[in-house]
Amino acid sequence: MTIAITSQGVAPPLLAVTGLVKTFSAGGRPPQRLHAVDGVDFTLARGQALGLVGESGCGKSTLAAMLARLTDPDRGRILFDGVDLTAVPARRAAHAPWRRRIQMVFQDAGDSLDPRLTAIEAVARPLARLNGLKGAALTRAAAEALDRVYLPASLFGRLPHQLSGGQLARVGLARAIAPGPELLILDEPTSALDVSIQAVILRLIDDLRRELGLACLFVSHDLNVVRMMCGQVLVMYLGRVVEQGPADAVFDHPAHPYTAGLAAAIPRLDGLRHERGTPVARRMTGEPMSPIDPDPDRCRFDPRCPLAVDLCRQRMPVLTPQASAPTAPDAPPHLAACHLAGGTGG
Ligand SMILES: Nc1ncnc2c1ncn2[C@@H]1O[C@H](COP(=O)(O)OP(=O)(O)OP(=O)(O)O)[C@@H](O)[C@H]1O
Repeated sequence: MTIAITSQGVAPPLLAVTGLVKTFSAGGRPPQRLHAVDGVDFTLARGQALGLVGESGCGKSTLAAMLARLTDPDRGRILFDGVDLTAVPARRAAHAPWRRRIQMVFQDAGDSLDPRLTAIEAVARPLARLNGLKGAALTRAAAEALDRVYLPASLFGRLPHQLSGGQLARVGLARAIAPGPELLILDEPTSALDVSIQAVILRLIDDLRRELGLACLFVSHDLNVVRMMCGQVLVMYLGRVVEQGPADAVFDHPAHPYTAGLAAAIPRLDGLRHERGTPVARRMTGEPMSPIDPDPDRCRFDPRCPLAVDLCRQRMPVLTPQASAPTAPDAPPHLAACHLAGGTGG
């Protein structure tokens, strides 16, 4: 387990995930399994933001859903502030003592809010259940949360269909922060919004994170958004973490050819493309491996990798420390799972 070293000394991480696995039935005879998340380990310190990136289908939402305890892993452990969350099955997690401390923000607030509840009722409902508030204290706490996300009081009594996308996103955020969480899991929180509103909501999320000292797990397709919002990043490919570490190190000095391809595709303000990743990205054209019962001894990226050698078909690479550019002393290590990446050997 990676321990975060802070200026106060060695602090245990808020979240420590080890060996998380989730498979789904893929039918067939003999029965086959789709490996959505396949042995994921990482830690997240209090107040830090971790971005989870990768192409569609790589397992980001499944991982987020396990962390939010909406679904059970097949194997692995999720330690939150030293408590094993997997000890309580997902179907009973709504009543677990830690429920208030981990909240989720969904992709489309309009879909995730009850159409029959007004904005203030939507915020008050979980507050009553999780924090035991009632009457005037409940109304006051819900109104405070809506104030915090700058929803005008004149809109508190509106139903979801009477609110704009941006206003709905604010209600979704208020609902998540109202119970006083320490960990916020955000699954593509702005991808359903217009670009102009996206920037405003992202800034609001970042301000809330800093003011409330929240740890955030931020799932996004958009690498620019992750780079802006998160100090650390986890890159997933077909259920496995292929690279992780400080966002600047991972995006500026990608060690895995898959990350290099993703980073090359990030549009830059100066109109140039990342020199480093471009050749690999151009050649990342093969068919992806199937997630159904993949070969456990073969690198998952091998069929699309322009650099692959025989070893990639014989042994699954594991995450290894990389000699990237120097980062802050308390930054997490930069790791990549590639036989060809220039690890430090440490
Ligand atoms: N309930 C389910 N039953 C069967 N397969 C599933 C289920 N949920 C997810 N999967 C499969 O698991 C894999 C990972 O899906 P997941 O939604 O976690 O990926 P993702 O990276 O979040 O994708 P996206 O960015 O498109 O949301 C995919 O192959 C998906 O089809």
